[in-house]
Amino acid sequence: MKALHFGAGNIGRGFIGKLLAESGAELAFADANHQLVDQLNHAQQYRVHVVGAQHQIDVINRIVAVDANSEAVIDQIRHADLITTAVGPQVLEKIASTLARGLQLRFDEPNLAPLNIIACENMVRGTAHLKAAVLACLPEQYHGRLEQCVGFVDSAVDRIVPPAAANDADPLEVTVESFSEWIVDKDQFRGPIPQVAGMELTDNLIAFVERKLFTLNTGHIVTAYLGNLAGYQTIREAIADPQIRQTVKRAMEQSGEVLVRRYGFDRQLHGAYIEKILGRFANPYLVDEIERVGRQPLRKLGPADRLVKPLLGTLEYGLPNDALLEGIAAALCYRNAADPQALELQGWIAEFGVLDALCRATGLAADSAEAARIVQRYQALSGQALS
Ligand SMILES: NC(=O)c1ccc[n+]([C@@H]2O[C@H](COP(=O)([O-])OP(=O)(O)OC[C@H]3O[C@@H](n4cnc5c(N)ncnc54)[C@H](O)[C@@H]3O)[C@@H](O)[C@H]2O)c1
Ligand SMILES: O=P(O)(O)OC[C@@H](O)[C@@H](O)[C@H](O)[C@H](O)CO
Repeated sequence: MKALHFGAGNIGRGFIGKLLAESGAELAFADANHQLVDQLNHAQQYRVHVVGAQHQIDVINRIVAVDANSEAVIDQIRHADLITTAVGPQVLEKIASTLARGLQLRFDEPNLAPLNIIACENMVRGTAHLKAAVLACLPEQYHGRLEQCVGFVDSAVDRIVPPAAANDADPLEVTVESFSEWIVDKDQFRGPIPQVAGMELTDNLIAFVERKLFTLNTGHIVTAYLGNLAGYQTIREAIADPQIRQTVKRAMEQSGEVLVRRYGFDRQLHGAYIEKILGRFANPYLVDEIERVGRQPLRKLGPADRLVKPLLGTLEYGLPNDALLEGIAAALCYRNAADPQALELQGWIAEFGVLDALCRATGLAADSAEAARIVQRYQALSGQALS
């Protein structure tokens, strides 16, 4: 199997690329970072340090890398059996035009062999989003062929992979937690389903995507933003703070109750899932910076993302939501001069006021009770941060 993976970053090297290579795929990474591409090509292998109760080092070899904006990537698309991505939701639209160019040449050849594309991003139905972006770039006469030959397969991906600490001796090494989960929609493939050990199939993907994004990522972001306000640097430090832990747990429980109602999850098992996640945040072997988890606050405040979507669910079912509101208020307080979205958010607050900024970011109505409660908590939290 020929596999092409866009994004040789944390999750690309530490999870998806690793599984593909270990399953015997002929793997090429495509990345926009030239230095990383050169390093991968030079080494043709990298190390994954799996940390947890037991440590192990896995060596991933027989890999190549191509520049994501080169002709070489087009060539890879023409011949691939499986294409995966872990580039960040905001980058999917950028790679869509490259995919469309490669697919057009592939269909012209004609290479009508089945191809499956799986976006492994933290978003609901990321691959469907990528498909829409590819269709927008692909001339209409190829749309039929795309439907016939290309499976766009949605997925849920879970493994905490912080950026590796600067290691001059081995810049390609990544450190990952031992837990991992990659679940894909089995009904969206074209042709035989690729055999990838560790890729699980489901016919109920949306429930798994939401379970992961609106539990782990909801708890993660509340930990990050409350931790930032309290002056912590890492997720582990923040979750060790009993007050933060309590709010984080409550936010996950409030979001979880929506999931239980919506998807019929067993309440007790969901509680155990939350406890396990709290343990993962406290992993003593990982140094996960608040800055990574808190990145791009405008994306995270979006109406379909990990804070607001669960909040909307609590309104739909008439459930408590104070911890989710607290998380959103903490997000509005997030300051990081190195994060363009944090700067933009603070710029909105300075220019238009916090209520307006909140509504722009989240889509909440300015006259809603929730917006008023968030603004009230924002004022209290930002006051505490200044004192
Ligand atoms: N790190 C995690 O713990 C984790 C876990 C689950 C899901 N995810 C998701 O995986 C995705 C990637 O996250 P990450 O932590 O690996 O980020 P990352 O920044 O480490 O990796 C992203 C990679 O994409 C590359 N890239 C950027 N623009 C590109 C382009 N146009 N073409 C090709 N490559 C490009 C970057 O150079 C980088 O190497 C995100 O959607 C994230 O939400 C991350
Ligand atoms: O990748 P983001 O920016 O959407 O979210 C940051 C973290 O919450 C995320 O990367 C988690 O570590 C990951 O989702 C764990 O599976």
